[in-house]
Amino acid sequence: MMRAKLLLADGTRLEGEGFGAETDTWGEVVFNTGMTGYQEILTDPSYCGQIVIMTYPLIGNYGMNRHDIEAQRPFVHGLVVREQAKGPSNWRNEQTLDRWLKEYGIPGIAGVDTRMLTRKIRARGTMKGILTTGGASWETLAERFQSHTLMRDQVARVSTRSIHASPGYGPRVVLMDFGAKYGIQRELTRRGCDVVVVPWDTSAGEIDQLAPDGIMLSNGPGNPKDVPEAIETVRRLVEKVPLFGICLGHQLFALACGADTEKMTFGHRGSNHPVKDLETGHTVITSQNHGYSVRKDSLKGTELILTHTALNDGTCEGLKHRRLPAFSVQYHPEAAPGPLDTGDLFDRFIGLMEERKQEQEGTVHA
Ligand SMILES: NC(=O)CC[C@H](N)C(=O)O
Repeated sequence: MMRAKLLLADGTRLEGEGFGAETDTWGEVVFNTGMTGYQEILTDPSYCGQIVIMTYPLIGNYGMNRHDIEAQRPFVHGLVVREQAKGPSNWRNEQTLDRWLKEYGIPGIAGVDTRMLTRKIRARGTMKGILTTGGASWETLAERFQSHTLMRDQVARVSTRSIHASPGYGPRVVLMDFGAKYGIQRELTRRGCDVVVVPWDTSAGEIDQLAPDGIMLSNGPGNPKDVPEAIETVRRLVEKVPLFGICLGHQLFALACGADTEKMTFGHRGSNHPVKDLETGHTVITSQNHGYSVRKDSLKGTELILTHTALNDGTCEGLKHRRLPAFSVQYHPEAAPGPLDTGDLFDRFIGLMEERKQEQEGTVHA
């Protein structure tokens, strides 16, 4: 049996059973409370640079398949579980979690007290960690720990390298890919949108030339302030066409409109986060994965209106522009994994694009 070690910034040392690839990794250690959806979580590019603890105690029980992926390959750095299911059973199962992780060079540790780890992170905040399945001693690990700094260029690592299209009969949406989950494109495409996916650093001028009816800002890893070029691009685009931002996209929209973001202690990661829609008074259950949030007190003096808040901690979960057809949410309406309570936001976006088209046509014919 392969042994594994996990060392955290606060000195916590845990030994367990290694699985996945035989290697070393480091990253920001975060936890996800989803009971299912580990395959979508592992392939969500927003986890680039992070080691994920799954709080649900049995992971891998329905195996892995070719369909439930949210990106072409995983960018997550490591996985921590209480128990790894070695004999998955499901009609869609194609291979074990262990084999899948090996294929992508990602190490995992099992048999550790994930509840204790989660409580620690809840109290002290997320922290740097280093994980090895390669047999390194604690001393070597501690040395390697010092030499690693947390990543800051994740968006450039995970974004598409070239423009590609998924044609449709509906409005043309330029999807700025900061590490987009497939789910976002899937939701747009199944509503007929003509989607053009562009790299994260595509300029406003280049995007203009694609004649978009709307701009979709995707989710993505890291601190939104690490991609100032994108904030500038959003600032220019928001004046021109309807815009919808999700997660990192929401944070970039807020920064572009003059608001501020901050790092949260341990963030929100899971499939059951209650959010209050301040306009309808309804509570929706949402899928989330974020470690930064828009500061509510920074909205003053901007043209942004707070539309959603998290019921657990009151943080900002949604915004809209006072004057322009632009809005954003911190949670994931595309779910994958998670509840589909808020998929209608994609319809709202399409509605804004159609309204604008009609207005423009009205002006032409008048
Ligand atoms: N899923 C996301 O887009 C996450 C946004 C950002 N990286 C955060 O952690 O807050």
